[in-house]
This record gives sequence, structure tokens and C-alpha cells, in this order.
Amino acid sequence: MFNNDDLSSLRWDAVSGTVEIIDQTLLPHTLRWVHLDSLEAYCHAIRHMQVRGAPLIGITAAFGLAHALAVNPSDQNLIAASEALLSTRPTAVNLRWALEQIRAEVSSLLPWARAEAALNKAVELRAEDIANCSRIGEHGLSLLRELETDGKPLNVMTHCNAGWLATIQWGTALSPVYKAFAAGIPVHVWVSETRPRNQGMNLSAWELHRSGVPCTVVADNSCGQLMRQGLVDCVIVGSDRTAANGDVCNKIGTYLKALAARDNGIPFYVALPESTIDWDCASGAKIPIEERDALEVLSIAGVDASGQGLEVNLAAEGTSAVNPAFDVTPAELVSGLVTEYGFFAASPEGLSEMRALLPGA
Ligand SMILES: CSC[C@H]1O[C@H](OP(=O)(O)O)[C@H](O)[C@@H]1O
Repeated sequence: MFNNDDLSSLRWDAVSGTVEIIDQTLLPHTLRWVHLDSLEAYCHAIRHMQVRGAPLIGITAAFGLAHALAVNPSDQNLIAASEALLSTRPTAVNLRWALEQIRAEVSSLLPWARAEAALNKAVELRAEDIANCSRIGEHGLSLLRELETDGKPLNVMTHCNAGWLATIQWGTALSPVYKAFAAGIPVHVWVSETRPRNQGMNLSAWELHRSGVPCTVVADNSCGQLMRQGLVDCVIVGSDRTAANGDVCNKIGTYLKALAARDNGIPFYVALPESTIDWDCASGAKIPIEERDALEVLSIAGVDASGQGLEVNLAAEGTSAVNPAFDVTPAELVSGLVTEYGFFAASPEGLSEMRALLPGA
């Protein structure tokens, strides 16, 4: 029914209309595809981070809205299902963007025509994401070629997971790495573990290793020292929402890497599709920062020596914790934005230059 070799985080079967996602909460120890068969399943998958990453969150929600309209295509359900999906996570702007794309596609249609139109649009958004992330990779490859020095391995540092697990295929921050690897450029990735949910260790290291790309997991706190030792040629991260002034909201800890990169004269690039730019958001100060459960900080999940899954408490009973899931890196710390339209300054001028290239601009 599915192409099981499909290295994508969400797959859709044209015959049955079935959508399956990789349950990323089980990686790296278990690769399990989960069939999303209700609006509640789609909302659960996003809220509990079975799927995560701005582009993937958006596309999953698009398929979720299409599913809801297949059940009930009324105006009331279109609104209710959109709101239910939008409420799952507040920061990644792709969630709102994708739902708006579907609603624009179906709102003017008679209810009986909405489900098919919504599904077709979701499939289109999925295909566009693959193409856009590939183009991000090509533009990012040009940057990496400029950093390459007489065949010495390029050391790229990344934070969290902005690989194909955060999109459909290719990824954003890791797409240039995959393109460089495919082009025969010696590349190595410092994978910052990314506490507290360890998307770096659990997801980026897994997908890079699966693709044969050399990588080394490091504690988040080691990254400044690696930069000071001259072991990092550039930092490339993703984005969950980039404001119109170039401020970048990304996984918690990104800001600290940007500060260390600036202090060590290391390029700090942000890779993102246009769908992650919030043109209506004036600055990073306006971006809602998701506060997640403190338990994510106070406990950790893994497997024991026998491979049996377990979760352990790390702190003393009664310890309190706060768990902001994102931070904002000011535009002035960003060396540039790598997009499907090319490379632009992280500034109002740079974004205006990009906006002029958009279809219908
Ligand atoms: C290509 S967007 C990836 C972006 O999303 C991640 O956040 P989360 O794992 O909470 O969805 C992280 O900020 C990545 O940079």
C-alpha cells in the first residue's frame, strides 16, 4: 500500500486516502508508522509531538482538516476542526499557514465538494514542501561550497532537528548537508542533543546516521567550547516562525548558539521555507513561545540494556522546572536566511527582497 522505502515523515496512499506518520516519540529505538484515522488522532499527533517540526506540523494539519471535512463538510465543522488543529501548538506559524491554505481552497465551495478539494490541496502542499526543501538544500549547498577548504571535512553544527523528520523529505537545516554529502563534499555534523526533548540526539543523529552522513552527538553545553576550539565551520538551524524583521524563533537553545557563533566569528545560518515567515509579525517579541510540561525537563525517556523502554525521574521529588520550548534569536545575530528562493539577509530589506520574488508579488 505504501512505498516502504519512502524516506518521508508522512506518507499518503492515493488509493485508500490513508495517511501515516512516523511516531517520532519512539525514535531512535523504534520506527513505527501510525495511521491517523480521526481528527482527534491528528490533533494528538501534533500536540504530543509524534509529528513535529514547523513544515511537518502544517502539512499534517492540512491532511487532518481534509479528513475532518470528509466526515462533516459543514461550515461549522470547517471552523471547529480548524480551531481544534490550530490549538495543538502555538509557535510554528506553518500550522496556521497550512490551515489557511486549505480554508482558502474550500470555503467558497459547496460542502459536498470540500473534502476532495481539501485532500488535493494537502497532497499539493506535501509535494511543494519536498520541492521547496530540496531547493533550500541547493541554495545552502552553495554556501557550504564557499566554506570548503582544500577537501578538509566541513564541520556543520546544528540544533534540534530540522532534517527530513521535521518536513516531508530533505529537511531545512540538514538539506544543505544532504546535498553536500551527495555531491561528495566531506561533511561532518555536530549534533547538539537539544535538551529537554533531545530532538538532536534522538532524531537528527538517527536520520543522519541512516543516510550515512558522519555526525557526532554533543551536549548542548559543549557547543561554545567546540566553536572556540575552531572545530565548527558554520551553524545551520531551522525556524518555527521568522518575523518580518528577520528575528528567528526556533528551538530553545538556538539563541545561545547564535551568541557563541557571533563571539567566535562563525556564520550562523537559518534555513526555512517561505511558509515559516510570518509576514504579519513585526518582530520576534510578538511570537508566542510554547510552554511545555515541566516533566519534560525533570524526566527522560530511553531504553535499558535489554532495549526495554523506560522513563526515569532526574530530579528530587518536589523539584520545580520551567520548560519554554522556543527562544528568539535577534536578526542581528543571523548571518542569513537560506530559503527556497535563495539566500537573503535577516533584515526587513532582505525579506522584502525575497517577498518581491513570491508568486503574485
Ligand atoms: C524545519 S522546522 C524544525 C524546527 O521545529 C523544531 O521544534 P519542535 O521539535 O518542537 O517541533 C525545532 O525548533 C526545529 O528547528
